[in-house]
Amino acid sequence: MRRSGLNIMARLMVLLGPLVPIMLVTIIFGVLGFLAAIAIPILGGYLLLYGMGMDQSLNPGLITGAVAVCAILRGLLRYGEQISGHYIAFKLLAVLRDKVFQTLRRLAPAKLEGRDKGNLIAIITSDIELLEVFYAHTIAPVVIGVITSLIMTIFIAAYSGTLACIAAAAYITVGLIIPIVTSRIGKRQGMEYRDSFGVLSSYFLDSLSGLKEVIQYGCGKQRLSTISEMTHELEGKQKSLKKHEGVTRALSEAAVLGFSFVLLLAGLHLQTAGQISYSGVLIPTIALFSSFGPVIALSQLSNNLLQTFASGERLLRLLDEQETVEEVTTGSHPKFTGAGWDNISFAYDGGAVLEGISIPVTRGRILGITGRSGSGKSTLLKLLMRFYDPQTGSVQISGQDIRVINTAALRGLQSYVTQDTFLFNDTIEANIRIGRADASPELVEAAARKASVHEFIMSLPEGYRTKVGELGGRLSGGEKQRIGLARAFIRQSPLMLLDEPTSNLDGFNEAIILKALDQEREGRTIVLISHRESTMNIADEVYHIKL
Ligand SMILES: Nc1ncnc2c1ncn2[C@@H]1O[C@H](COP(=O)(O)OP(=O)(O)OP(=O)(O)O)[C@@H](O)[C@H]1O
Repeated sequence: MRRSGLNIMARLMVLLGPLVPIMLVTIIFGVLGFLAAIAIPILGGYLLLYGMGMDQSLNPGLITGAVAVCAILRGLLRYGEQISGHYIAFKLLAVLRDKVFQTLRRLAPAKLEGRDKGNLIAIITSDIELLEVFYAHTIAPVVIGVITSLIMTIFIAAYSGTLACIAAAAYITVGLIIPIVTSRIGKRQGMEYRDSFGVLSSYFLDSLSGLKEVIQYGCGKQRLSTISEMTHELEGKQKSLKKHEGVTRALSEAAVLGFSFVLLLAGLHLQTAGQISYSGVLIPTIALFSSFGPVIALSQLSNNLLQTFASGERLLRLLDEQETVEEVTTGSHPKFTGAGWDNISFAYDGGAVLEGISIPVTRGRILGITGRSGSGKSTLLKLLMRFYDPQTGSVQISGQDIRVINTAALRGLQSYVTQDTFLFNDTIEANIRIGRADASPELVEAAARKASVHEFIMSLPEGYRTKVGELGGRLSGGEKQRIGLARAFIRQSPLMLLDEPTSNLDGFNEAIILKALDQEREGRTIVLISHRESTMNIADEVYHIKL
């Protein structure tokens, strides 16, 4: 569902919250600043009237002094407006980033398992950045534009009601009608541009992640040509946005000249009819012509707004996204007495994966799960960790549906090892300690020994203190996997979930790890997925999933 510009704006405004007083300061500075700027040519007009001998009641010295004061005030007020406006904007960007990260925490892990990481990165980086336009260059200018135009209309009305009506029509046309009409036409373009940008980021990120495959299979040229095609398309979209921007600008400038001319003609007509004096023509004409600044700012803002609204919409869509699984912050903290899948059926968006599966997990035993690739083995573990909830049936731990168990308590009961372990750019020791933050160095070493990785770590330049990043990606799949196992061993959680934990290991290391697992079975329950018969041999019972 596409939101309206007003709706997006209202939602983004709500986020302003406690910064409203500072926004008021920005608006006051802005209005006074514009009035000081407009006053300069008007005062010039009065000097002209005095010079031409048409109004000798004026005091030229006072007027010249007032011009100087207005000029200085203009600078100071503009500075104050900019500084307070940008303070709000950057403060809010920090708040928004925080909100996005909180949302990602809420939506993870299901959201991060998906394929649109490039899109997420675009939202976190450029979309949020673009909202600066809204907070620093939209809200205050709109209010400043309205107030300044009102004051100027009242000022002109002091000379003539008719001229004031023309001025009001001019402000409304330039500041409201033109921006609304042109932004309606260009809104789709703004959205399309941001979307294409997201698609290109995703594709680019994908190509970088798969660089080895790209080189190995020689598809660099094809990837590059797709990237240039996408860039080309993006350029086209940007061009049409720019064209739109040009037309908007031309329209508003034509309107400014047109209305000033109409006001002048109307003024002359009224003067000929004897309804106003010569100063009644001159001062309102100068006043109108020099007071379009704030409303012109509004018509130009609509061009940036197209992209800003598109960014705002993408951000709000993410913030509003419903999590696949809601975190349980209250809930029970059971002691582990066993687990199981009870007549569960589960489908991802793409279609059914598991149907009517019931498998008990008995405490203190090793349950092996086999099945063809894609039959849903890893999905079973993800259901047990509550990355997703099954559509029917229930996943249970200690006889309770895991939907009623406190999520943090649930995580505390489990450890999880996959085929590819992610290592953070930190020391090896810190990477193992992720399993248990308060573990002593002795415990870290004991876990590494169990995972058959201690000797390898000791061969590194700084042993356990070696930074993973400094190894420049030289860790093999098997070494990483063993560090992942050490993490799981150190956690000492009652339920270990192992998804192909030996897939990258040679027979020797596999044997050491299986022995360690066998010794771990005391007080521990293990769910083990493997295609390897040698690994499966340690399972007490094996469940085979049929497709
Ligand atoms: N996040 C996801 N969104 C949509 N479909 C998914 C997702 N993750 C997995 N699938 C699909 O669900 C099915 C089961 O996947 P799963 O990873 O559980 O299989 P598996 O038995 O562990 O396979 P393998 O032995 O190859 O690891 C597959 O068809 C897979 O494409």
